[in-house]
Amino acid sequence: MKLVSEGAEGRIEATGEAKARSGAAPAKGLKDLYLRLTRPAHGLIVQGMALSALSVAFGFVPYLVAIAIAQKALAGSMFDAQALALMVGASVVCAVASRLLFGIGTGVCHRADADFRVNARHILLDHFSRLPLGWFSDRTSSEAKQAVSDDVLGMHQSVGHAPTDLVNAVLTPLVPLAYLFAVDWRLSLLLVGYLVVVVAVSMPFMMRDYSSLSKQYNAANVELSASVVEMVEGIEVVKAFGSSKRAGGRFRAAAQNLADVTYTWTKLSAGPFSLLAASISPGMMLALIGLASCLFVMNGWCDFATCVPFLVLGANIPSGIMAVSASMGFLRLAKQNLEHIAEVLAVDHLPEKGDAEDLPSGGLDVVFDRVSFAYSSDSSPALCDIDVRLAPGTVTALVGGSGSGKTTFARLIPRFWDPVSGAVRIGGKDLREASSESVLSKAAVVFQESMMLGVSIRDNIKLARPAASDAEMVEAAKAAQIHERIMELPLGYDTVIGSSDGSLSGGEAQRVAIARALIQDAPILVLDEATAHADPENETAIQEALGNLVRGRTTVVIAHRLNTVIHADRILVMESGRIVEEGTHEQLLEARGRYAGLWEAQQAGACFAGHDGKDLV
Ligand SMILES: Nc1ncnc2c1ncn2[C@@H]1O[C@H](COP(=O)(O)OP(=O)(O)OP(=O)(O)O)[C@@H](O)[C@H]1O
Repeated sequence: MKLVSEGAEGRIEATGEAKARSGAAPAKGLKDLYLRLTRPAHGLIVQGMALSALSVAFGFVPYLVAIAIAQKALAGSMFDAQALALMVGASVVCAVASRLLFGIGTGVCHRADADFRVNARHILLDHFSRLPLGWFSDRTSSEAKQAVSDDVLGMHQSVGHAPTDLVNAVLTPLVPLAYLFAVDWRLSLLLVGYLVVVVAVSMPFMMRDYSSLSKQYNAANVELSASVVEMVEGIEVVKAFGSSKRAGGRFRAAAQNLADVTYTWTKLSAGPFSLLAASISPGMMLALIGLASCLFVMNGWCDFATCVPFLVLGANIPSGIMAVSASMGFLRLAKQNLEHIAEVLAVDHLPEKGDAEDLPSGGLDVVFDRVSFAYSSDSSPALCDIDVRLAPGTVTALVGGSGSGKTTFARLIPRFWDPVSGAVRIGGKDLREASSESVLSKAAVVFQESMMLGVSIRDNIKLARPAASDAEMVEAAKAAQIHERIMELPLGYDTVIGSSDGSLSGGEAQRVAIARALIQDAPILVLDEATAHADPENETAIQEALGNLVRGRTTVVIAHRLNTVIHADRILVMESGRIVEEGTHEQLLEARGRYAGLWEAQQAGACFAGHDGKDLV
């Protein structure tokens, strides 16, 4: 059983609001995408930035007061007590206000971050809801999880902190510099010139090997994640085969490699970084400004009172450079998250016409009209020129060797993908012309892995038709041979799947999935090796449940064990993406072709294994 958790934001569904928010145009670039994802938060981000700017302005006041007092003292006088008290009081209030405003600005940006997350997740989930279902059936489903969860969280710095931090980092040196230029442009120019030279000299050293090191760092991170996933997902196999040391070895090597790369990077950048930090530290700045002031005063280029603002303000001016460089590191990581979101959003939707109609009601046939399909433009076709009609209410079994195309055939029916050529028609309508909602409501699928949401059994069964009554639900559960087992659970139908009381075996979950398909009451049914993993006890119950489910529906069954489908109305034998034989079990045995060969081989195997050969249909 696969448990799909369903948190408040975890349900994959497209709301009208999400559609409206996401907009139709694809993002042109990362900047556009960032603006689109943060759109509902723009107002708050601007407010946060304005508060940060105000914080800088307020934070500047105490310096102005200190400069005024120092200059007055140098001139041999002093403000009267009242004025002095007022100035000092204003300094204290402004210093406190500055910190408060910055804090409030950061808080506002965190609120913006919450809005951004909701919007980004709506956009992603809306996008997912329109992607081909086939996209989710392989490794890409973990990409979906990464985008919705990790990448959105990873962008926290870019929304929750960067706007206020960057405004602060830029204005903290700019405001005093503007003031200093007004005081004495020559000293100011010297100050700025020094900073430019220091940054220009140290930057190339700091950025040396940056791109190759960051590639190595990313690759080491990916390898570490892969080894963790391998160890966690394959833990049963790994332990059963006593190879936990080997699997642990890959993890240890990956962890060591990441540590080595991190150390190398730190070692290479530590020197230039420390040099830059020392060159622009407050102590160094004070010493250099003191020296320059002495030179200027001794040469008569200005008086000492003019130098006072430089001595008071100059030491802190470069602090913005360090703040910007720290912020940039976080922003680079956020950019990687944004790039991954962009990749996911770049996956094409299944086209759906604005005037797409619903499929007709009643018993429906399924027609493959010269259908060919390939998973990508450079892979060989998984289906070639399939031309077949499945009559309403009949059971068709797909058999054939591994990789012959059975799953691909079955999954084109609920439109997991569109054919490359030809058409799949249900009730005479090309699926590309039909609304995706009606296709999914008319074609129910029971997979070998039953997807269960982390909600009550009741909600799991009613998932396909939430309006179904409890009586209908119980009837479906009884037909699916699972009612009695559910009633044994302490909370019955209210038991939450995955909770301590709600753990179901694979076979039991399979029967809940069958009850769900019964509730859906779709005229078309796809059974994807539905008994593949059932134990003997469950298999009988599942077969009985499936017998109730297929009755009267146009059914396609993928079967590996031929003895489960001997009563199918028609058996299609597939090989290399083509239908190579078709007929009933008896007809195919008489024809003595591939099916007969497969049958004989399986019978010999079943006798050997003592298998009793139960019918699925
Ligand atoms: N998601 C995918 N991406 C790329 N190729 C795929 C994908 N799924 C299947 N294929 C390829 O398409 C071909 C048909 O595969 P398909 O799964 O339909 O066969 P199958 O008969 O169901 O096999 P099995 O019995 O082993 O499940 C194979 O060559 C397979 O490697």
